[in-house]
Amino acid sequence: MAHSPSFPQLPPPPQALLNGASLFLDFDGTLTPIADTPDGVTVDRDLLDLLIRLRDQLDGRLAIVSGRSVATLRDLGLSAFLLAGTHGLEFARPGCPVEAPERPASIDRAEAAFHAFADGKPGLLVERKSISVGLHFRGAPQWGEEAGDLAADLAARHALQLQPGKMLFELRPGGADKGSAVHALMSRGPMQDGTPLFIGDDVTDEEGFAAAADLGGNGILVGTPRETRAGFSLEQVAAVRHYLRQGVPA
Ligand SMILES: O=P(O)(O)OC[C@H]1O[C@H](O[C@H]2O[C@H](CO)[C@@H](O)[C@H](O)[C@H]2O)[C@H](O)[C@@H](O)[C@@H]1O
Repeated sequence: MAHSPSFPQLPPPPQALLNGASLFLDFDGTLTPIADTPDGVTVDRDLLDLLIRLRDQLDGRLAIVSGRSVATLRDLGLSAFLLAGTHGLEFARPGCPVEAPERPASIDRAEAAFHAFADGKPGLLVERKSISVGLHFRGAPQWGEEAGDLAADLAARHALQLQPGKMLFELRPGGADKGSAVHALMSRGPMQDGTPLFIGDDVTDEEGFAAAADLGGNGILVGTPRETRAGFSLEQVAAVRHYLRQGVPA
């Protein structure tokens, strides 16, 4: 894998970090490889078994913290886990209803503007989510700059939070991020009994790394080196799964 010359490769995480951890796991790009489209991703049996064994090993101290909505995470087969969706705006415990704000009308207006922009531009994809909306340009990277300008303009006009992602611009209500999700989950329930360890790949995971560090824990950046609050790194999804697998008895 090519590394940016400007940022040093962080060391791999020691296995001991998992002992006593409250484990916060990003989903896309961390537990599953990036796919061409949002619905090109699945949770395979191996991954599900691994997460269940880890959760049990950690006495329930495992949460998935994603930009996806809780509903989508559940549809993907992750209902058995503590979930924080839409970049920290939604929460759900297994078997319980989702705690989330109302979908604001401004998101519908932004979604309509995204559709108007994407219309007639093959490869652009509008992802409707519970309380947010994404404009994906992985299938048409030539539109990335204009998509970003549009998203920034809509964010300013409708007082929404612009969340850049991987070949993606999302708009969502403000007031939360993955860092606030870590703080919220560390203040109640099983997660409060461990040391936070946040594993993620995307820029939206930086707030999660920062919150974990502020609470005396650690972060593991997945992928290419960059400026980060994480203290350790793993190169790719396969390395994450290998690392996690070492943390549970076979
Ligand atoms: O916080 P995450 O769990 O990492 O979710 C971030 C976004 O992930 C998804 O988009 C990304 O993954 C897609 C599938 O691999 C890929 O096609 C896309 O280019 C990526 O940006 C998801 O669709 C978003 O809703 C999440 O916010």
